[in-house]
Amino acid sequence: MSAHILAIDQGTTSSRAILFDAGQRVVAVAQEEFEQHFPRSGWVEHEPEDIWNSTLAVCRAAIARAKLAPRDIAGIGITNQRETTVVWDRASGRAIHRAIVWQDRRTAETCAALRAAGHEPKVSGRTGLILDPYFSGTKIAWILDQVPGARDLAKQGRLAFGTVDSWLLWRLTGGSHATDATNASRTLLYDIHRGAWDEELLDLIRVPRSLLPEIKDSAADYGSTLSDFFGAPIRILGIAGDQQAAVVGQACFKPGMIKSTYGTGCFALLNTGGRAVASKNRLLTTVAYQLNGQRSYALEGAIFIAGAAVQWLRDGLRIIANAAESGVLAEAADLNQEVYLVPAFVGLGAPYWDAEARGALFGLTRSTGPAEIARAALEAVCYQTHDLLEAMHADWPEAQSASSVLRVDGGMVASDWTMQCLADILDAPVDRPRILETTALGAAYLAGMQAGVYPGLEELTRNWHLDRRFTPAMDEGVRRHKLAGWKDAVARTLSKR
Ligand SMILES: Nc1ncnc2c1ncn2[C@@H]1O[C@H](COP(=O)(O)OP(=O)(O)O)[C@@H](O)[C@H]1O
Ligand SMILES: O=P(O)(O)OC[C@H](O)CO
Repeated sequence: MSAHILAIDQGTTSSRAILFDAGQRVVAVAQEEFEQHFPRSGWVEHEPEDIWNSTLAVCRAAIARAKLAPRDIAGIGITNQRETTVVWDRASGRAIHRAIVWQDRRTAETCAALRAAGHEPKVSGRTGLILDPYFSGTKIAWILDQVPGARDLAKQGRLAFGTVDSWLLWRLTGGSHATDATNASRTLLYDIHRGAWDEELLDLIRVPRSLLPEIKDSAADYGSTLSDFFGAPIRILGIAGDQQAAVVGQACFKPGMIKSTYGTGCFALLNTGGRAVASKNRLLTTVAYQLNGQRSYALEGAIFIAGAAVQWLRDGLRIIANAAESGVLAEAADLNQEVYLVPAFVGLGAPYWDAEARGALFGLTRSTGPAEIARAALEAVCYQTHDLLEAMHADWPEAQSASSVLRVDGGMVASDWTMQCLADILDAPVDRPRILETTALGAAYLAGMQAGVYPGLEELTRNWHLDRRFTPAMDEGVRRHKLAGWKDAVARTLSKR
């Protein structure tokens, strides 16, 4: 048996499978996009069978590409888009509704009612989250309320809930129903301090206990795949939500280390070690990973629109032909024009949490053109990261000294222009690693450690290599002026002023 690890990275827009060898090097990759469903304004759904079929297809393709047999693969690690909610019938294994995606805002009113009834302090105190439709709990209740007969079936114990990791695990193993602590910590139903489902929150959000999966460590024995899928069983040995897996893949194991991932959205996580730090600035407290029963925590800032703003330049405004052109245009922008884009296309995430806000452009003149708008879109990602880090430093003053460097990954960090802008706006170095597949790498690390074919965290830290460091070069006066302009633009965009 050779020591390859198969990482499944099931993301918002595509499913990917990446095979790593014993030295944690990528040997094969396969990727498949699947359809996004937008049945109403603010609603986003995935077909659970699409998630499953695309995942199975990419796993098979990656194994075939690497010319490996199942016995060559010591384990599978699963990492996934978080919060996205699937409810299925235990007997048939079929979902009873489409998956409700993390971006979906349909339960905004339910969350507002819970907030108005004064429940937020208790919910936040236990889960580390805020009452926002982003998280799974109210999405589960919505499915149970809206699908005819679902509440009765749930009472009879005939339904199962899972985030995407659990859904895939159930299908791969033919009926194991489990999740890991990082995914559980995104449901609004899990007490991050006790490490258990919370009966009182289950009652409050109206989710029967019988639906929920068992919660395990992020590196654990989750069962084996059915032989039919790959010709022989392969053990599933790791699970983590994609942003937490990136923390592991970026080797941010020490308290104070921060990683920020720039894909569709942007998610910055600050490792706070064994301490679950409660945010006073509307950040989330979340489980970074759980190993050997020990939870490490993170403060998280979630921005819903990062690379998605670049997609809007391409597909909405049609001012660029591909994502890379955004940097070229931004470089050519007139520096005298102070144009700000607040990309609140689906409301604003941390630290504002304004579900009703919508995007706005400020500072337009007759000479504003595509270059200035492209520049504003890329700068907005940097300003928003600044807001998150400012909140993190306020919540956890140790971070000020400890986290002087930001480790970045995700599709958007290919843009040198954006990364330099980020370093300038943060007034801090930005480190881009050589391996940008950090999410998949993190899942592989978890499974590889559990399989005993990869070393422990300390040794894996040495596997992190710098591709390029971006160092700040902006005049402090200019930086402060630009940040003041951004704060003003956000204030004018918020729905409740
Ligand atoms: N050179 C680039 N400059 C700016 N944005 C880019 C560049 N390359 C990719 N992107 C953006 O990165 C995003 C894709 O990143 P990825 O990590 O694959 O996202 P996800 O996992 O959320 O689907 C897209 O939104 C795309 O617009
Ligand atoms: O699938 P991604 O990479 O856009 O990540 C989605 C996040 O997990 C949502 O919380």
